[in-house]
Amino acid sequence: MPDASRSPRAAAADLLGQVLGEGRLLSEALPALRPLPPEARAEAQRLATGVLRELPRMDALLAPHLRKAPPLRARNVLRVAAWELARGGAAHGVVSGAVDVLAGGKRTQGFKGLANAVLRKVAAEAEARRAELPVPKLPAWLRGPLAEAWGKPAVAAMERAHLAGAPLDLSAKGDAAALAEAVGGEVLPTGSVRLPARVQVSALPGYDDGAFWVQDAAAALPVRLLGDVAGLRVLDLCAAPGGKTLQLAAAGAEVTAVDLSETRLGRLRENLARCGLEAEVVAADALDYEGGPFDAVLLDAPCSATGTIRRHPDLPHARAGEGIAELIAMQARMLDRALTLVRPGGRLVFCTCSLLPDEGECQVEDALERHPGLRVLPPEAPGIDPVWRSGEGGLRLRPDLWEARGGMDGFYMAVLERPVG
Ligand SMILES: C[S@@+](CC[C@H](N)C(=O)[O-])C[C@H]1O[C@@H](n2cnc3c(N)ncnc32)[C@H](O)[C@@H]1O
Repeated sequence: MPDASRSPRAAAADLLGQVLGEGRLLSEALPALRPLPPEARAEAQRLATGVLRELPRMDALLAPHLRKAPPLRARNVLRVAAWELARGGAAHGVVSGAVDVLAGGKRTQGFKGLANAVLRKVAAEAEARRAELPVPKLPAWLRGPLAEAWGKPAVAAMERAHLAGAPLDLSAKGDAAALAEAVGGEVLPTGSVRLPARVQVSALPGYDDGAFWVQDAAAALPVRLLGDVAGLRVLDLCAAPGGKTLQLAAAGAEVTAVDLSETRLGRLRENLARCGLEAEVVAADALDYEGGPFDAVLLDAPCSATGTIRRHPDLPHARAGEGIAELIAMQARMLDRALTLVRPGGRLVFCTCSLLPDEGECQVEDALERHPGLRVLPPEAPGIDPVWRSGEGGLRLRPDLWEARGGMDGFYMAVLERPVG
């Protein structure tokens, strides 16, 4: 009999325990699954991500059949099973799979009977009830500031986008239309190629030859705002894992990619090698790095990553807004530092994958006050909708934009020009 404690369901419950019990992000918890085969790891991640995206809905499916909530581990096994049942999973296999996982743990064995009874009832109604369940709300620490910035209807639209999840967007090394044809995708107005979410990336034609890389359509825009970079010396500050470095190198720029994390730079080097592209790769703190002056600098500063919740639904569960004030202060210091690395008259694109104005619009407003003569240039690139422009001259992207097309990540970006004098 297969060892249920090593099954994807058990591993998914482990991941949920880490996120919900210990406040860890999935990216921090996933390395512990390394002993599992790659398919089991991927399935565990799919199950845990699915549950986190719909956590209150899964609890609502289970609650009518539970007199009191079981301990976290058993609850997480039930949540995984409820999610599978709500997605049309065959009742017998899902229920016995969950019971086997519970049987495999000393502290969960006692919940086998309960799970069997509860999940059979959930199985009978889950698919039908799922459609009526409300869209999960963001936690108060994030909902409050977002409602203040964008209004409650916009936040509700973002929550719908978070529940819908994200399609798969690719950036082409060469011609986007040719890539779209080869992989059966659609070219978006901004030039990215979009496919449905559940496509196995490494099986797509052109993957091994480095014809494309995975990059959300919104994340591909900051580089496009730099226009033609062929032959320019460009600094990519906070570069790893390298989506923007690849774009710059593919467009013919002479790129220097700087990041603090050696581990993440390892992934950047792998991405460059797979795509047959080159860049100078430097492990350094952006605040200390000395080089240039560069014709252009791209600063993709570390941030709350609240724009990526469609793909990382663990974030609102694992975090409670801690550390954001420190990130905001660091972004301002990095922006000031980046301005010293661009030549007078050169351009700096500042961007963050955050939905919070404090990590976007306000950073640029404050930088304009600190640096007399600094200018915001109009954001220009194919496919930009004028309604995305923000008051101070940047671009505000949100997950609820392009709703009919499948949305986009939340992002902020602005093009700044360093004064000549
Ligand atoms: C938003 S991610 C960058 C994503 C990347 N630009 C891309 O497109 O693939 C932010 C990066 O900042 C890096 N980072 C954080 N603090 C840093 C610092 N003080 N100096 C340099 N890099 C830093 C992190 O390691 C992380 O890779």
